[in-house]
Amino acid sequence: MTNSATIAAIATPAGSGGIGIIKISGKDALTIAASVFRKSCGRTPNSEPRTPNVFESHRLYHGYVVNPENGRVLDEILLAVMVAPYSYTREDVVEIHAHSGPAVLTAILNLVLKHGARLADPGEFTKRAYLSGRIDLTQAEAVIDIINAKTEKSLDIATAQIRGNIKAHIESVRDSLFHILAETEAAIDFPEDVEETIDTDSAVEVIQNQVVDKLNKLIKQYENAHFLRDGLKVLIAGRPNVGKSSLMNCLLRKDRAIVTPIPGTTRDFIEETLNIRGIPVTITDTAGLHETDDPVEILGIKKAYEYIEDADLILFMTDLSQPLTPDDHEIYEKISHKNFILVANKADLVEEKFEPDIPDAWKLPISPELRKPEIIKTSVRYDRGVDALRDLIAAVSMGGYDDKNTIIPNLRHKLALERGLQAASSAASGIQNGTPFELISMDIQESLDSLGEILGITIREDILDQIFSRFCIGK
Ligand SMILES: Nc1nc2c(c(=O)[nH]1)N(C=O)[C@@H](CNc1ccc(C(=O)N[C@@H](CCC(=O)O)C(=O)O)cc1)CN2
Ligand SMILES: Nc1nc2c(ncn2[C@@H]2O[C@H](COP(=O)(O)OP(=O)(O)OP(=O)(O)O)[C@@H](O)[C@H]2O)c(=O)[nH]1
Ligand SMILES: [Mg+2]
Repeated sequence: MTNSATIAAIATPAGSGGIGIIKISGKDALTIAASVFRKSCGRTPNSEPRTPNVFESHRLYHGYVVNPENGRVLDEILLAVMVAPYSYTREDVVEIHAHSGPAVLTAILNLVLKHGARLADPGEFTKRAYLSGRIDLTQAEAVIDIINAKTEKSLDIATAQIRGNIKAHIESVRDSLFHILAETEAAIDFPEDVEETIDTDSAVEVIQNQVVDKLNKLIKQYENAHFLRDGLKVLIAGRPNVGKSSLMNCLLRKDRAIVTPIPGTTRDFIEETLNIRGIPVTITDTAGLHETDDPVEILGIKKAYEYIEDADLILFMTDLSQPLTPDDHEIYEKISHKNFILVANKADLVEEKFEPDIPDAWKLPISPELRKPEIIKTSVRYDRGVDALRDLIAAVSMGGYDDKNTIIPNLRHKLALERGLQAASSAASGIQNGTPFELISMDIQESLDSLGEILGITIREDILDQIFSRFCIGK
């Protein structure tokens, strides 16, 4: 790390704001700061340059950024100094806290670059924090998740991850594997003492309890709850004119989609993100699904059916004021294999007590503990029943989620967990079947490597680049 370049970038978002920060990290950070910084001296920055020869770590200096070539003052600033290794990157870090505006920040950055820094790549500060060993890969990924988090729940997951919860779990599983590996290696080295070096029953038990079960649990938690980090894909489907676009607008609390009494109003997809009870949701309004000869509608309907496959939850909308039609039945056939909620709309047009004739298969199973209704009756036009629908969307999707468990692997983790699980299971059955210890040892090693990938212990350079390329510059 010590001989890598000194990097610099604007760390705050583009545009005007309160303050903007330029970050510098690397062995020349302090020298560069000394060249362009003048400590304040009364109100005249360039009369008497009082740049400290030695910056004290973790201090904030008030002063000016001055171009030493011509004495031009670029801005009045605060300078933060963090001397290695007590910094984000474990290198010398200097932050210039300036006024925020595109011109002033670019001018300061250019001056810093002229004095020997190079522009940082996206995510390069965090990559250095990872390469220096200050954080593992799951913690680096959590930095992006924090930046991208749109709801409080997503943020909770990311902050738990940055504090190392996934890291701790994976490390404990790996410890168990190392233990078994040591025993199998001993059994390989001293085949005559196998009885003494390895107790096969207890080895199988350890793999089952300490590895297989724990990995299965993490994979399940991904499946049950990854929507909390990646977003829940909700699709509104139904025949024309039942009120799909009206529902979309009502959930968004704004007039986003065009609503008219004319069936076939929505032709294309309308996708928006919103927060439903803390769940980040991507909601899609689609063209009304029905038999038609209209070529534009046919295209929209074809796309809607493709979208159904991709959705996590379907809001299947019908019109309470009319009997079910063949189109409704056709739609049911297309969505019945997915998670769906029946939303019976236009309740204002029928008596309060009206019981619609809806097939049982279209209803949600009653679950007393969640007090889930079987269907939702709405009058979207008058914003009735929509709040209950929000509750039901949350209840249905959070069904498998354990609230106390904020460990939610991402897709990359899950794929590595699956590989680790497979290798560990193969080791366990190998031990039971008397497979040679050489092969068992290879399985355990493979499991260790797959889990090590999650933490970034064993990982390919291209995967690292892929992860850090998701960052913005200055992070
Ligand atoms: N101004 C500023 N704010 C920021 C950051 C930053 O780099 N600069 N961060 C950037 O993401 C985040 C905070 N994360 C940080 C994590 C570790 C260290 C750090 O210096 N760690 C050292 C020393 C710890 C100590 O002295 O207590 C270490 O762990 O060795 C700094 C920031 C969010 N806010
Ligand atoms: N009475 C009543 N009318 C409603 C309700 N919801 C929507 N409507 C009306 O039904 C008509 C159709 O609404 P839209 O939201 O455009 O229906 P859609 O399902 O998106 O229709 P397409 O895009 O054509 O498939 C509009 O005139 C709405 O004002 C409701 O709860 N009650
Ligand atoms: Mg519509």
